[in-house]
Amino acid sequence: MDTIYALASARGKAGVAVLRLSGPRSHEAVQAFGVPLPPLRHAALRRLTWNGEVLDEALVLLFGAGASFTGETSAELHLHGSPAAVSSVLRVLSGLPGLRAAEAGEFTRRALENGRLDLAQVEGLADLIDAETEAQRRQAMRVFSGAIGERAEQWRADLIRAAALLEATIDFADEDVPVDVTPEVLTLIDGLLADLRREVDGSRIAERIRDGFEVAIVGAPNAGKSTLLNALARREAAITSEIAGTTRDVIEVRMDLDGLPVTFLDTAGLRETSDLVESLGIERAVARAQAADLRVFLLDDSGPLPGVAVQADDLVVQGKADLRPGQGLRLSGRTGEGVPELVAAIGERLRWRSAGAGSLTRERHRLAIERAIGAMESVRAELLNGQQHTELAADDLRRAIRSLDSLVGRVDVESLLGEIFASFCIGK
Ligand SMILES: Nc1nc2c(c(=O)[nH]1)N(C=O)[C@@H](CNc1ccc(C(=O)N[C@@H](CCC(=O)O)C(=O)O)cc1)CN2
Ligand SMILES: Nc1nc2c(ncn2[C@@H]2O[C@H](COP(=O)(O)OP(=O)(O)OP(=O)(O)O)[C@@H](O)[C@H]2O)c(=O)[nH]1
Ligand SMILES: [K+]
Repeated sequence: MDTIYALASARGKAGVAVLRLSGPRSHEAVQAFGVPLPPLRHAALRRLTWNGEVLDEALVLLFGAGASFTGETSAELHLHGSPAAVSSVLRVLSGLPGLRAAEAGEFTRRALENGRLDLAQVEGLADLIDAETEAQRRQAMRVFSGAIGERAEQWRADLIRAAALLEATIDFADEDVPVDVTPEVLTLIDGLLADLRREVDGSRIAERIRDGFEVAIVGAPNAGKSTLLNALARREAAITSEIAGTTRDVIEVRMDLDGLPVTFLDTAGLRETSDLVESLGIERAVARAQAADLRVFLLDDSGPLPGVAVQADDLVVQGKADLRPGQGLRLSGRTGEGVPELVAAIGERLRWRSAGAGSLTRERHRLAIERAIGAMESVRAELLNGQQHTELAADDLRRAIRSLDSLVGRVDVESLLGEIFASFCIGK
């Protein structure tokens, strides 16, 4: 097994930089800097020296095999966060025998291979590192803590019990088995199907929390959409002008809206037009607005808007409130009046939806559950079709178990690893 090393903290100037090593030679690599090794798990200050020159004064921290993040013998060097100091130490490490630079996610991959994390926990860890808002952090932390594995373990136990009942029937098929296990198996399956369908519903919202909710600002040309976007973003994210048809492409601004990840979309003003580029922009605006999680219709004096239907929960607001009196939801992107109320209304709607989030956070999880549901529906049909289908049903039950097992990586998932680890940083 190679010993791997990488900068674990972000690149660039910083107060402190953490360099991480994992693998059998990580302690001797530290020793190569001419320092006595501190006892395991006790940080000690050491002068890292190479060819008689002090490279940096660092904190050294050693972990023993079986008691580290990766499960391997490992070490950390807490250097000054100087790009030059980091480079000088990395240069020495790269020349030591048995050492090589780590690939993206390789420390976590070793933790997975050593059974310290399951596959879903690895995904949770990736999401934790990517989390930008409180809702994302909370959700990622739940997955990282093993919530999916716990659920899967319960479902698995039910399926194993159902499979054992069916297999007992098959084994004793030649004898006269007095009990019909079908009702008990059906009860198990039906309870589980209800559970899994709930999970699928909850996963759609969890996926939204992971990726961010999209909120489209829709309205006629010159209604003030870009001005509103800039007020929300508190910066000049979009060009505004008195010329109708200014915005053509969809402009996206990611925000932390009260802990929820939201991407606001500023779209082309909706109108009939003979300008080719503008009409392409309007096509895009309509498609993105319709697919968004929520729409804010910004009204001005013009009539009904072509193209985008108002869906339940959407917000309809009167713009340019500084110019005209009125009631109801009104705002001015120019003065900022009414903008906090809009933000609150959006937050309320998205928070309400977020409450339905389940423990499954990725499409991969949802597809695994959907496969398990499909297999279990076959089991149901086969059992209701009579005893001669018991073997088929037992096969389908095993298929359902395998699908659930793929959630945590209990079955062979080598093919998934590349994709999952591709999103990791080097040093994680
Ligand atoms: N400096 C530093 N900070 C860090 C990490 C790290 O690797 N280094 N982490 C990296 O992600 C996270 C902490 N995760 C860790 C997970 C397990 C062990 C560990 O040594 N586990 C042993 C002993 C557990 C114990 O002391 O109770 C074990 O599980 O056997 C260390 C860090 C966040 N902060
Ligand atoms: N008085 C007032 N003027 C505004 C307000 N919002 C925007 N405007 C003005 O209205 C004009 C159009 O604003 P934009 O933000 O470019 O409008 P838009 O809806 O993005 O326009 P298109 O991209 O052309 O569809 C500009 O001259 C803005 O300064 C507002 O709240 N009050
Ligand atoms: K405009």
